[in-house]
Amino acid sequence: MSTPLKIGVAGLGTVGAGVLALLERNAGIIATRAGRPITVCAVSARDRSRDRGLSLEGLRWYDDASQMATDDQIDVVVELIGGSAGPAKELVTAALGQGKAVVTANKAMLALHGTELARCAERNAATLAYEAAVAGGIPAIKALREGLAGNQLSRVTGILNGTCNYILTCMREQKREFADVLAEAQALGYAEADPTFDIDGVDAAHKMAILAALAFGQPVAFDAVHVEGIRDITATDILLAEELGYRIKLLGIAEQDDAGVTARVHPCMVPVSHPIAVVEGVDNAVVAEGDFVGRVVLEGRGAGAGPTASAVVADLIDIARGRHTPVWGTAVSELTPRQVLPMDRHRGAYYLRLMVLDRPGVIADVTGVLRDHDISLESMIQRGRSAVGAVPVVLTTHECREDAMRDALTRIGGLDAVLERPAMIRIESR
Ligand SMILES: NC(=O)c1ccc[n+]([C@@H]2O[C@H](COP(=O)([O-])OP(=O)(O)OC[C@H]3O[C@@H](n4cnc5c(N)ncnc54)[C@H](O)[C@@H]3O)[C@@H](O)[C@H]2O)c1
Ligand SMILES: N[C@@H](CCO)C(=O)O
Ligand code: NA
Repeated sequence: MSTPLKIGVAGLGTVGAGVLALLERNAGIIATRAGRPITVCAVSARDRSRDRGLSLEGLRWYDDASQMATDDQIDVVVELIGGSAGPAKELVTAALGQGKAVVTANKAMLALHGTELARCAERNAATLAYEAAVAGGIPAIKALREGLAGNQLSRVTGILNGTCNYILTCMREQKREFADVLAEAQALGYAEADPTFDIDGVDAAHKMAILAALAFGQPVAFDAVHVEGIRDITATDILLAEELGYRIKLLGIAEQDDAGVTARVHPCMVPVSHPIAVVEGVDNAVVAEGDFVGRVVLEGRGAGAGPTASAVVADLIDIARGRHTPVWGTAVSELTPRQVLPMDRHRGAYYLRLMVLDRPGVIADVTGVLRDHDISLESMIQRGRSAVGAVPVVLTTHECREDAMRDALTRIGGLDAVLERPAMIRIESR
């Protein structure tokens, strides 16, 4: 039997426990595919005595995870602690510094320090693998970095946060409240330690920064991603979207053209006929567009113990086989910073929902503001009458510029007859 690949696992929460369970259950096929067994030798977590339903017998325990980096018996450190800095980054930096391969699921760390960590990996001729960091079990990193490597990619789109997709799906299908569904997503192990990262779009933006770096050969630039989450999405908008033939999804979108690149994460109305509209529950999707391949659509489970462990183990098998690809697909010195186009220059169609007083002239005032900003209407729906005289009015527009739309919304929100801050959701039909 060949020499086993010996690993240390730091973090035994949802993902860490999933990795140990997968390695045990599928040990036979993994050894065959890896050409040698993959053996867990050491572990680290915050609480040694916690019952995780796993036997840790025979494994070395580290109270201080960073000490794994100097353990001669460990070939690969698997970092599943989380957090963009602190113990996770200390461990990864120390392990790479020792020339050890690292596998991580930590998108926050990669989005904020990915270029620095890649440099560290290169300097020490070490592998840094992170398939689990983006879109859970979907092999999105492998697809962009290896499978589509011959293409010039113009666009990568995705549903990149399982928690948000789960929440939006349950709100639509079961007419449930946001808060209830969030608690359920947390109980299922989908949410981040701080779930505001999920619902405010930050987690999806971390993943978008990673995908944009891989797709466009640029250094990871989290600060360049425009981020909005799903907090303001109401059951009314979800219902109205359905009537208009759309589903509301939190999308990540990165595009490049001659002028530069854009990367953004925000709720979108997507036509129900689009493949991404029917990606529901905890599923994620990644859609890449290349000059020779055309459009490639990948779909699968984006969070949870099983799918994430599947991605971690795929990276371990690559390492066991000696397959090595530069962290960002090219050497760090080949990454080229690109001009980032501001969101103000975005062009698209918009859905607007206004609560207005039901009296003559209101619609004329609203459409007058849109006319002044050169924004033309696609459709308008006014819904019933309420006892208090307020009615929802829904407008969809043709393509216009984001800065014009924002100015128009400020003016519309200031009209006497408009009772609440207008709701605005971008329509993505591509
Ligand atoms: N849960 C998912 O679906 C999912 C999917 C993809 C990626 N991720 C990422 O995987 C990582 C882990 O996520 P999780 O959901 O398993 O989190 P978790 O909170 O369930 O587990 C974290 C583990 O790290 C341990 N830990 C905390 N501080 C430590 C320290 N200083 N030293 C050693 N261990 C320490 C905790 O004891 C716990 O066992 C995060 O980076 C997360 O973003 C999670
Ligand atoms: N919290 C993340 C985990 C997977 O990265 C999600 O919900 O998608
Ligand atoms: Na993945």
